[in-house]
Amino acid sequence: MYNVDFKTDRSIDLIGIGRLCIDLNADQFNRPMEETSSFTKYVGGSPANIAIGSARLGLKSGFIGKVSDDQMGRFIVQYLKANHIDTSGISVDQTGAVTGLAFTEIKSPEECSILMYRDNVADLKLDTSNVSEEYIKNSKALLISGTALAASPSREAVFLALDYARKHDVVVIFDLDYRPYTWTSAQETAVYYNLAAEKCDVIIGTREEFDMMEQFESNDNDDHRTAQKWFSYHAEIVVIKHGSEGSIAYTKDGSSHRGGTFKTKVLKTFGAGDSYASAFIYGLMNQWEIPKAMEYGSASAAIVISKHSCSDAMPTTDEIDRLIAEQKVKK
Ligand SMILES: Nc1ncnc2c1ncn2[C@@H]1O[C@H](COP(=O)(O)OP(=O)(O)O)[C@@H](O)[C@H]1O
Ligand SMILES: O=C(O)C[C@@H](O)[C@H](O)C(=O)COP(=O)(O)O
Repeated sequence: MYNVDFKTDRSIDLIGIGRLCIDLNADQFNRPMEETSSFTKYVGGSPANIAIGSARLGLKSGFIGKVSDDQMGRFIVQYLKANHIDTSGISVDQTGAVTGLAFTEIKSPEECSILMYRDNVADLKLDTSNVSEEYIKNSKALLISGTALAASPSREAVFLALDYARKHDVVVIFDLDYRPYTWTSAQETAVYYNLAAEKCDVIIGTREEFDMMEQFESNDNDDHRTAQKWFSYHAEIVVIKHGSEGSIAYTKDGSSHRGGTFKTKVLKTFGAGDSYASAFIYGLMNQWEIPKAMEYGSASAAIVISKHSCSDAMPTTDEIDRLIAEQKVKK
């Protein structure tokens, strides 16, 4: 069994920190964005999606982030509130920054891409004065996402949140969430990702994301070696995702578990990772064994990739339980 200790005397289960954005998902499928004429607006941003997903499953979620002082920022906060997420840790930018936009292109179920508009975005303006030690102290877990490390002052805000979390025995979960266009160089990215990962209890990422972090080492895409590296720091669980091939989770006690996938009618591929993470974290917080938490993650992902949005499509426990009951996971 893994050794991740969620303190029970805390009023919030999970606090996400970082990106609160807007997804504009193409209404016309199977065509390039040049030929797309309309988009539907949803709340987006990987840590926001994960917080929403975990709240749908019944966790008490909160968020530390910064939104623009305009209609988009207010839309995000209203949506989070409507989804029972505590927004007291969200501040409003006063410098004229804007909300980041992610336009999604669905050329085919296998060929999806995201075009991000992220100049002068409010989420990266989060600063250390916006991070409350008291708020973090009252939480069982803190979820960080790599994109918030891409620039100052958000980078320092995340490192401060990490320090508070360590100081108060708050479990730190790192979803790597590597978005190259937010960073200036691959070397800078790897250095900051590695510094943050050293402090985390649970690390979740795709093989490609771990490869980016290992660019100064020669690891040859070896999942086992990746996990061992993080066990020599603070990690107790390392999950490496392999898209439609499933995932593998390692625990510090030397065990590994392969996670399969569920059959689904894929509409688009984005959102898989965020829905997987929210349901996997839900499983951990319920003290489930790793294979059961992974099965929940995979089922949640199968549901979200069959739907149009990421955040709004996050399933309830009933929807996930139904899918698991209908299907045996494919390994
Ligand atoms: N085509 C697919 N069919 C079924 N499940 C999928 C598919 N693609 C991804 N998943 C599920 O979602 C999880 C995360 O997907 P992945 O693409 O690796 O993450 P990300 O979205 O972060 O790149 C996988 O481990 C798997 O369980
Ligand atoms: O993270 C973003 O800013 C965009 C997301 O809201 C988007 O929908 C997405 O890319 C989800 O990412 P994934 O779960 O890693 O596929």
